[in-house]
Amino acid sequence: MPDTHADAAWAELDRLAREPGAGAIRALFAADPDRAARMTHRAGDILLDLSRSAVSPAVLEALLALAEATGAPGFLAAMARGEAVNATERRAALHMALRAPEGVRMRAGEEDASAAVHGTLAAMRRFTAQVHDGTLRGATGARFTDVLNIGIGGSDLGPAMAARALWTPVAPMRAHYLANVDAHAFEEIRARLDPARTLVLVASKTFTTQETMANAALARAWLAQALGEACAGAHLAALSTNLEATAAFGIAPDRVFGFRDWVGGRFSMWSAIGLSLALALGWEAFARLLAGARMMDEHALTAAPGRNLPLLLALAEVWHVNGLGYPARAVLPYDERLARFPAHLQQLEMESLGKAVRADGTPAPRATGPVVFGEPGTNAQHSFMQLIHQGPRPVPVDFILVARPDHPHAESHRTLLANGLAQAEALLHGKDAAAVAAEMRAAGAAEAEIARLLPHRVFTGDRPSVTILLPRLDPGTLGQLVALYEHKVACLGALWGINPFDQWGVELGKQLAGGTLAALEGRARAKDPATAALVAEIGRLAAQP
Ligand SMILES: O=P(O)(O)OC[C@H]1O[C@H](O)[C@H](O)[C@@H](O)[C@@H]1O
Repeated sequence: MPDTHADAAWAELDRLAREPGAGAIRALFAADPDRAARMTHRAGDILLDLSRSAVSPAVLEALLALAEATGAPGFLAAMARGEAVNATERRAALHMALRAPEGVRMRAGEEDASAAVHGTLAAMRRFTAQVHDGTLRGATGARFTDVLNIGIGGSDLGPAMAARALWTPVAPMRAHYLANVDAHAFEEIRARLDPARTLVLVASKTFTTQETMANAALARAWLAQALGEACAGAHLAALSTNLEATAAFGIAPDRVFGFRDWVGGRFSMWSAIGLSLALALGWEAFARLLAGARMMDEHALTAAPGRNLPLLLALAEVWHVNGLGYPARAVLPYDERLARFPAHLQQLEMESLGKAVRADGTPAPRATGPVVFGEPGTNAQHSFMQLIHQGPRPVPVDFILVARPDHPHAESHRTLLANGLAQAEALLHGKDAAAVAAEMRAAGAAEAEIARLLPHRVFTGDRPSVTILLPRLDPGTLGQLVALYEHKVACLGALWGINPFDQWGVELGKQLAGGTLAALEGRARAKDPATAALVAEIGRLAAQP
């Protein structure tokens, strides 16, 4: 359906993108000495500095017009009202209900979503307390010290990321995450675990995911072998929407923590899928995580567009992707505890926005989700940052900095932050030929040598980044940070007109895996000639002593 309002907004952005110097950033600082302050916004504990993005005041105005024309803020409101914003699957996307306090009632269509959420939270809380106080123990009478979450994708990445970010040695339990169907992962994890003290959570929204079911079977066999068949059940619990399948797997109903289909996998760490976090970190920490996300929900739903952090982050992405044609973005948390945050964002953003068809079924006329990748700083500086500084096209960066560490090594922390801040500066300012030549001359280089190396040592600059600053990393600030990106994704869905809540693209490989398994087992011949040849070679190599 043509939307002239949105078309006009896109046309204005296209016009601005054709203007000379559209991607220049240093010029924006030169034109406005207050740019850093003007482009810095706060919500809750989060500071978002967009000044080093390539968004100029004129571009911002056009982007805000686009937001209005595409109804991006209204889309968040429709989500909160429990409308079927996931149009292809005719479902709500009501992860906001998972962290809404009891007084705030939310509905998914006809269903009282809040009642379901708070019922599950109460059950999770009881279960967590019973495990921690020893009321619930393993089959031998030993207390549970370790929780093993078996799940993949959204049933793994969020909790694994948050456990890595928030776990400390004084936490009540240790958490382990098994995702890959590669049994090397299982073997590596079980070597660290005592089955008598391990609680296994089978985490799967559908409870049909091949990898998770395979790993759950391995874990149950491991428990049965160590403790006896009848005892394995005492060590198992399930986190799922599919109660029939959990029963068929043999998990007692009081060990099943449910959620609804209006919770998307990549938005599910706040649901029963987060039980490993409650167990490992304690209920208080889990509750603070939810409260942090709730704080960001309230901000996203109420802040004016020009001050709305998730919307502004989304708009900067639109400019970088659509205006300037930058096809990728890097995420660099300068905090080792956030090592799995880029992996979580990879699923959150690319599974949500990696689509070329709009929600109404028509082809998306513009680029949509960029490639998202990342690593913690400073490690990334010694890895892919070369390409980001001097590669053929800019790759915008999200720098995530944490002001106060939770260790006593102040000097290390200053070094860490100095590096993060310096990277953003280097990307912006670059280094021109005159500066390179002067530096080389000062170091005594001959003119011929300067001429030879000059092209290699010049940095163009004007490479965009945004900086997110947290006062410290704790459950509350992590909840805010994750929800910030969740809402950014939803805003981008609205801006691009695509459904950010489905993921049909992951189906084809799953379907074909059945056929390739038959080929590997010699029950059928692979249809694809390249697969058939590789299957034959795998058979030959596997048969070798
Ligand atoms: O939780 P599950 O149903 O096991 O699904 C696990 C994951 O696999 C699917 O293929 C989807 O790509 C993910 O969105 C999902 O989180």
